[in-house]
Amino acid sequence: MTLSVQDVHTYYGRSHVLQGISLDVADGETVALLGRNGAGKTTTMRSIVGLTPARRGRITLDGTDITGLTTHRIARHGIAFVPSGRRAYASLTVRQNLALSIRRSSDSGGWTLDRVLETFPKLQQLSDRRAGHLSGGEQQMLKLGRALLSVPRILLLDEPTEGLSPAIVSDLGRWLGILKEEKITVLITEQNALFALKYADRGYIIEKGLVRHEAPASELRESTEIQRYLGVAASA
Ligand SMILES: Nc1ncnc2c1ncn2[C@@H]1O[C@H](COP(=O)(O)OP(=O)(O)OP(=O)(O)O)[C@@H](O)[C@H]1O
Repeated sequence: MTLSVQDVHTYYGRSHVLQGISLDVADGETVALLGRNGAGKTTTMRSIVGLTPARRGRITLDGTDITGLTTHRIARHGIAFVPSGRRAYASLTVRQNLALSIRRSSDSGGWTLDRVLETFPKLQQLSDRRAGHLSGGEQQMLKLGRALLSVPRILLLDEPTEGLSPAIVSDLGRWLGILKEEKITVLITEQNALFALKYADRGYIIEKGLVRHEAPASELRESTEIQRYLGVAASA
């Protein structure tokens, strides 16, 4: 599986936000998409999943052109988008939220409800709690569980640490470690660059809607220049 974004241009009205983004994510890789506020990270993800469709360029999954498809059809190709913020059905319980995401298909990809609850025991403990009563970190875990149940070929995680306390961020790190062990392909955007680079294999730095730099995560982790540019806090 390879997700390939080639020379994508995306607009909000007249505002030309993505000005020719190109990137690739290969099977089993974790790739970080980094950049300052407003660089276009979220818009890149929204373009991939068709929420803010690309006006020019091509997005392919294993060579199949998915540019211009509806968000629903793109999801059926196996791209799961986990947006930042709280997006669960607040009045439903955790278990009901998860049940809604179970893909009715013979190809479960191994991610059954039981397996998700085993992998994230906290979700099991919370299974009767209404989603609206969960903390920010618990909501993140629920969104991740739901995304896995949709049998993704690739997970797009948009700023998963946003608004979370340091303790919850370290929980989230453990979940990312699990995704990596499971060889799940991940594209992750983060303001917290060092957090993402801990788990990523490679990273792209984007600026004003263009890729400015691409390098192995180890190199980006070491580069004080990059860290200064991103305004990275020393502790992550
Ligand atoms: N709905 C919208 N309408 C108009 N402009 C928008 C909209 N959403 C984002 N933008 C603009 O597009 C640019 C890229 O935003 P985007 O959210 O993709 O950046 P980002 O890199 O994810 O930054 P952040 O980390 O701050 O979310 C910004 O200049 C932003 O102001």
